[in-house]
Amino acid sequence: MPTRSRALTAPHVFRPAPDAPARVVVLASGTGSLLRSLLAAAVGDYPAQIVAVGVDRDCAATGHAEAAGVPSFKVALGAYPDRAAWDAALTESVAAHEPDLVVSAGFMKILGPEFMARFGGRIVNTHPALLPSFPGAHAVRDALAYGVKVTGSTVHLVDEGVDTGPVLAQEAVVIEDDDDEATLHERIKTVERRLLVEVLAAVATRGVVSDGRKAVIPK
Ligand SMILES: Nc1nc2c(c(=O)[nH]1)N[C@@H](CN(C=O)c1ccc(C(=O)N[C@@H](CCC(=O)O)C(=O)O)cc1)CN2
Ligand SMILES: NCC(=O)N[C@@H]1O[C@H](COP(=O)([O-])[O-])[C@@H](O)[C@H]1O
Repeated sequence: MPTRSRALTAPHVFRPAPDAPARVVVLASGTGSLLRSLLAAAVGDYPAQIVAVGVDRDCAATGHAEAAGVPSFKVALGAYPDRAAWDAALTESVAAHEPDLVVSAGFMKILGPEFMARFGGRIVNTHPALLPSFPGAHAVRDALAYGVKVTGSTVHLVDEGVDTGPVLAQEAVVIEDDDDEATLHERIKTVERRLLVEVLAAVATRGVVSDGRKAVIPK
């Protein structure tokens, strides 16, 4: 009887420091409303501190960082000879802020192998669909086009694939008959702005253990 093979990759374990808020770099590419929610939450005794914001293009997210007094940096793909050079530059720009965790909040670039080698197991992403349904850069449009009646929000750890990392939390959002991409996406974002703040606080407080398809935030 063949034995079930277990994932060959060793488990990733992130254990937060007990006596200080987790240092977090947030990556964004657009409006930055999820970033704004994180910046608003990360005050007082919230267990994470946003130490920097990184973007891949000129976008409103940079203005939210500035308004909150948080440093920001831009690493644009077009400024580098190839994707590997961009990956290396983004990795160094993020590493310069010595993060415990990285949060992708509407960051519209696939993180490359050098970034994953440096931060794998401690990168959290929010996706506007119930993965594994509708991965990729156009999840809301794709869900509407397919005609599903329910979609939602997924918060997951990032791995080398596209939206294939282990799931940390999900919440459903019903699609209304008169929804278009903008109205549906805004309703999903309303869920994301709360869920991402909650999951980040949980990971920053209790850590996370991921092994293949499974990720667990210890009780
Ligand atoms: N290694 C990974 N990196 C990232 C992931 C991931 O799961 N693994 N998630 C994304 C966020 N995301 C979905 O949640 C996502 C963003 C962008 C794309 C994509 O196809 N991007 C294209 C370019 C699109 C553009 O520039 O407008 C690309 O990178 O070539 C897919 C999924 C964050 N990073
Ligand atoms: N596949 C990645 C993706 O679609 N990410 C999505 O970009 C939006 C950013 O909103 P914001 O710019 O208002 O924060 C969010 O809905 C996030 O899930």
